[in-house]
Amino acid sequence: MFFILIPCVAATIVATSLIFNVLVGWLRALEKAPSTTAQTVPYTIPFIKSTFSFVFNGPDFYRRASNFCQGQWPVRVDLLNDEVYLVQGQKNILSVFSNPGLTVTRAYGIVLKYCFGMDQQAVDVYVSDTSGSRHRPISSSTTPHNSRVSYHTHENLTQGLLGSGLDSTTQRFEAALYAALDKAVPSISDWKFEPDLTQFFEEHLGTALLQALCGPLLVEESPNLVRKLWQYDKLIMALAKRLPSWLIPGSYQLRDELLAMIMRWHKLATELSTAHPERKPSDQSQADPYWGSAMMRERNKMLLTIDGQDRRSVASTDLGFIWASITNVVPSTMTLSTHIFHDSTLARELRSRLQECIRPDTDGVQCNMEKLAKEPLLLSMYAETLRFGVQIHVPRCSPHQPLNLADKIIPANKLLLINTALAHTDEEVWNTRDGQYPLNTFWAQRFLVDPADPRSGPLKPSRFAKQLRTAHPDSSREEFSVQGLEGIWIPYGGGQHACPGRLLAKRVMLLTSAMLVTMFDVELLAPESALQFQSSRFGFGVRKPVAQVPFRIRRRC
Ligand code: HEM
Repeated sequence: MFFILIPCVAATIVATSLIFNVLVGWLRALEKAPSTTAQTVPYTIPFIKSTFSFVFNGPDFYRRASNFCQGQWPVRVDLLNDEVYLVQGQKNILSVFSNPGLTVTRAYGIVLKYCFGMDQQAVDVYVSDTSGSRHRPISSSTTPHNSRVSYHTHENLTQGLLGSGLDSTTQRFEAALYAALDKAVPSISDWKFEPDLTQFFEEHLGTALLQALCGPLLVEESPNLVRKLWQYDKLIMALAKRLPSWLIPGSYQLRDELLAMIMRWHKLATELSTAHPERKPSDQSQADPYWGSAMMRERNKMLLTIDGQDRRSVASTDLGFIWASITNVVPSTMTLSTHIFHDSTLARELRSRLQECIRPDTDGVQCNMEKLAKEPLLLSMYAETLRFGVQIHVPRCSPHQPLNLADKIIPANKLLLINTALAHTDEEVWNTRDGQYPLNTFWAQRFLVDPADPRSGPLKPSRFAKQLRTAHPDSSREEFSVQGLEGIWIPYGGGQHACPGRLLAKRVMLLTSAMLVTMFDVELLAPESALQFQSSRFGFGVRKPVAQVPFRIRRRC
């Protein structure tokens, strides 16, 4: 018996060690050949997966995803019946922005449907446009020319907002803003009390910008539009979460009211343009009396000729455009102004620095945009406002081929999202001056580079200061720079699909702050706690003050 046992035990030991060795070999092989599948953010409820936490608690979900992957982006997020991929990190972001094969239409189709009420037939045209927005379609795409909604829309926006239409839109905006502020605070030297800074900006800045873009007819015909747009902005997250109309009837009703206003404007502007062809401006740079700009007039004509679109769907597209044009730049400008007026030393310093750029004259104020756009402190505050406040998911999709990113494969036709807030709070790259200015706080001088101070500048350790010292060895002046921040500071997204309103948005923010600080004294009357900013539109917009900020305002000139 004993003799039989010995060979059995020996055989078992040999077999076990063989199996063990094979297993170890496999595991080593697996380690050597890393998986090309992105890691999935863990979830606890099988059927629901990550849906609730991703949709309803974005900031926390992103924090968790970031802790989970430890910088190994992209990660996969499993949702009820689909998956999305989160992409972060400078290298990945730059790779996505420079990839000519990626589109935005799949994401925009979803947003147009759920947020802006577009019907399915029209949405299908967006979702199935896989051709991209360049003149030459993406190579595997078979989208017919007349269904290339992304390309046609992009051409129109580029011309109107980045090309020949930019200067005239800026001039119309400047005039409309001055008129609005002049009317809001007419009397010289008496303080005027205002209960809410947010409301003040929404009403005056919002209306001025809408008039500059769409002309006076829209607001004259629907004087409630701007107020309703801000109410709708508060409800848009519920629509984005796809809650049904029986649960949020007010949101659906408000959206229908806004769509009806836009359709009325389209109808009237079309009729008046036809009745008065002589009033049509001769070139892009002039205002159109009914459509506001050549861009809006041409856009309407163009969208109506795209397959599957009708008057109602074009109203949805314009509601989306109006919402995108107003609801990020207005709160951002308010945040910038809040930081200026919160610190009287800063307000005084800025006022004196801006004397060369903006000065009162008999017709209002004379502003030199070129000089304004070179003022380092104002520029630093502008850039910091967007770093601090913009919390947008920038979407892309590779419609035809799987996408290879950081050795992971993202399958074709899946949505990938880059979040600006995560990029803007990356402790690895941003300078906090050893924790003195944490990334969840506003530091007006973060984007200023002092050649004599290696601890200055937005990045750590300050590569800029070194470069500046080499380029200008005798300079002692602080300079503003976003050099080296590609894929790190991304408030406007990037690449071919970067926000077409970015130049106008910058001008709006600089001009409005310069005008306010030159024309007015402003005292914020809110406690420090009200000057906190919340993320109720995480993924869809910018941070806003948590509470009402009462203030008093007095004219200086
Ligand atoms: C602070 C202000 C603004 C911020 C932070 C902002 C941000 C963004 C971002 C992140 C995107 C997506 C970009 C991408 O996919 O790479 C976008 C798209 C867009 N933005 Fe802005 N934006 C601002 C102001 C404006 C203004 C003033 C306008 C219009 C005058 C505008 C019009 C648009 C439009 C039409 C799109 C969609 C473009 C397309 O069809 O591809 N935005 N914006």
